[in-house]
Amino acid sequence: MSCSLKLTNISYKINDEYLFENINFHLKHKDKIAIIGPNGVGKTTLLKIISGLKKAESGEIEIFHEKIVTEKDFERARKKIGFLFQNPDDQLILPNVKDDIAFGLFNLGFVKNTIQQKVENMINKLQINHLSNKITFKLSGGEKKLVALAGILVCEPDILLLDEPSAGLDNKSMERIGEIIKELDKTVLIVSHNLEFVKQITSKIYHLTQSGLHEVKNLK
Ligand SMILES: Nc1ncnc2c1ncn2[C@@H]1O[C@H](COP(=O)(O)OP(=O)(O)OP(=O)(O)O)[C@@H](O)[C@H]1O
Repeated sequence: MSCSLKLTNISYKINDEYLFENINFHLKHKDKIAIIGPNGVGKTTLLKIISGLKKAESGEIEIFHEKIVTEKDFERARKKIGFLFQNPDDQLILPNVKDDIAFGLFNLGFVKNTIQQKVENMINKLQINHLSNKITFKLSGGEKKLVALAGILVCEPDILLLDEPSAGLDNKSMERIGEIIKELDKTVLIVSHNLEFVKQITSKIYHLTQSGLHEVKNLK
């Protein structure tokens, strides 16, 4: 089986108490799944563990069939992962919107002309032309979310970890983003409180509890 991401018995503790225990799941190539659950249950923590920003208490992570153990392994794996943070203020770095969207491409070593072309294409795709010459830090919450998402998508990562991608978006933006994510030929893991939104996009939805991930069945 072609597997993009596999978690085996992942557990995480805060102050000697388990936040969650024995998380097991795998994402096949180009699978799109969602994780839902109440505030504070550990959804963001799980995404951070997958991307190496937090360390699990125990368990095993495999990305594209490679065991990810050391910081070096995570560094390599992170090049294949695009992580949209819950709070776009944690993601946006540069004061100009276009420069911010281009930042990841610069880091990946693309040449200037290619970067400009890719950034323009992404701005058109997300229909955020009206934001492209604005000051990043003065944007509204929803606008920041769109710009942060543009900066992730433009790098075309193999695995997308999207933490609350629809939060703060108006219906029109939410619909557009939903369609874009749905059309992506990538592996996508979405954390969300918006069940209606993820139902349109994902093939499976899991509920995170302290005792693990449980598939939500009979979604209509
Ligand atoms: N650095 C930290 N130190 C101590 N506790 C933390 C830290 N970061 C997160 N937590 C705690 O871990 C728990 C899980 O947080 P997390 O952000 O993963 O939850 P979540 O399921 O994503 O919640 P939400 O739906 O509200 O975004 C929370 O109780 C939070 O207070």
